[in-house]
Amino acid sequence: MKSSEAAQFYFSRAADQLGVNESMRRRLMIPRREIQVQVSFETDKGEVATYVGYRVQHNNARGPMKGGFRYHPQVDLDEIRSLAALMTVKTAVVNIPYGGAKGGIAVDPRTLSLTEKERITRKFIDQIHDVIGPDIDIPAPDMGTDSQTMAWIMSQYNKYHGFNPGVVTGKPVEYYGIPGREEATGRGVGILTLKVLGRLGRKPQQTRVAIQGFGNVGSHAAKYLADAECKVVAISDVSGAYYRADGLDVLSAIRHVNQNNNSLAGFKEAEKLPGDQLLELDVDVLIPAALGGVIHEANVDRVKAPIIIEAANEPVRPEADEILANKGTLLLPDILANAGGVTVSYFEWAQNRQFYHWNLDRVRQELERVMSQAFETVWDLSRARKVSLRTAAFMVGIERVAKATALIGVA
Ligand SMILES: NC(=O)C1=CN([C@@H]2O[C@H](COP(=O)(O)OP(=O)(O)OC[C@H]3O[C@@H](n4cnc5c(N)ncnc54)[C@H](O)[C@@H]3O)[C@@H](O)[C@H]2O)C=CC1
Ligand SMILES: O=C(O)CCC(=O)C(=O)O
Repeated sequence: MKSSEAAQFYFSRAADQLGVNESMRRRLMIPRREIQVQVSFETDKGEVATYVGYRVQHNNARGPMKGGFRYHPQVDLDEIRSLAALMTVKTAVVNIPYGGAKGGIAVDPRTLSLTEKERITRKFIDQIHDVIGPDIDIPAPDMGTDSQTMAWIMSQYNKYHGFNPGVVTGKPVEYYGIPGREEATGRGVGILTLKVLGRLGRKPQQTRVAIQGFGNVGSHAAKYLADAECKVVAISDVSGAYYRADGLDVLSAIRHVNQNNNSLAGFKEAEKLPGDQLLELDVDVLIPAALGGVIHEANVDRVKAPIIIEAANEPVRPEADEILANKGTLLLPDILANAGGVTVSYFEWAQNRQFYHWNLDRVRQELERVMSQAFETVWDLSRARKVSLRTAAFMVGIERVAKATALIGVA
């Protein structure tokens, strides 16, 4: 099943439960616009390098389209299309006034110097500046991009359209960003992991957690859960997995990464395991926080964790999702689990438009409120309708988007 077919599969399952008619299904599934552009820039050696950039604008029934930019060699139109559709449902699940979009460039950012990353980003914005904007489509960080990338996007957009910080979120705090956006996705994952543990009557102190990916999302989720006294026994990144049965010192791992070119390589306070083994550890909670599709038909039988929190987008293939559901694994889906990032992006965007600031305490408090409310709604629906949390989350999101679409009519 292709990536976009996976999103369609979950969508159809929830639409069946809701009794959504065929005409509405087509309106909700077909993206509004798909953009593919050539991005050429001059490398540090003075050569011209050419890559492909994408932006898929999926749906704007509930507001401007919203979603991250990903820089990764595996980016392609099908993946971006699927991630854009997920954003439409995600923003509806947490009930913030947006539609969904996603974009990216098929490039390995580790092969670019800082100045090359700036040039490729500015060239990408040159190609798409007229189809994004604070009332149209608002990019944000995703894999391989960060607050610095967002600052370049704002600056390049402003060259064409005048000063407008609300065109992009996830910016540096010193440049119209908001305190707490960087930690927001991982923090939201942590908040909801504790909620799940609470519902199951499990104590954080007796919970062993493994986290795949130690970038923005994985490292902040690890910190939040370690602060809550969970035992984070395994973490990983592209360099491999690191395991300590008694629990790792997460702050020490973060320090190591900060001093080591963003890599866990050489982290000595843990036993090194082959990367994929992390997914198969005998832990209570598994948090995939890196790539999509990492739990699939071939390895799902070896996944032992009874609880999976999808911090990454689409980490579980639909075939594996079915098998996990049949063996009783509790899975908190991406469109709810990792919605903390877009939620704080919304706070940033709203404040950019008012030139008004919230402090970190207020951001954290509001994040917890929005995430908790979405969690309660999805959890209760899942119990009432005897469907998985994924199906319940899709039902909540699709119902809200369908309602807005019906109210708009055919404009
Ligand atoms: N940054 C954000 O606010 C949001 C991110 N997400 C999703 O979370 C996931 C991670 O995103 P970020 O943390 O922002 O990316 P990032 O680029 O900051 O970090 C990615 C991490 O994954 C690791 N990684 C890559 N391939 C791996 C592999 N094969 N095995 C183990 N680790 C591997 C990298 O080494 C790095 O530690 C993505 O799926 C993204 O779509 C979802 C919502 C918001
Ligand atoms: O913060 C945002 O607007 C987008 C975050 C994102 O790309 C995601 O939730 O997958």
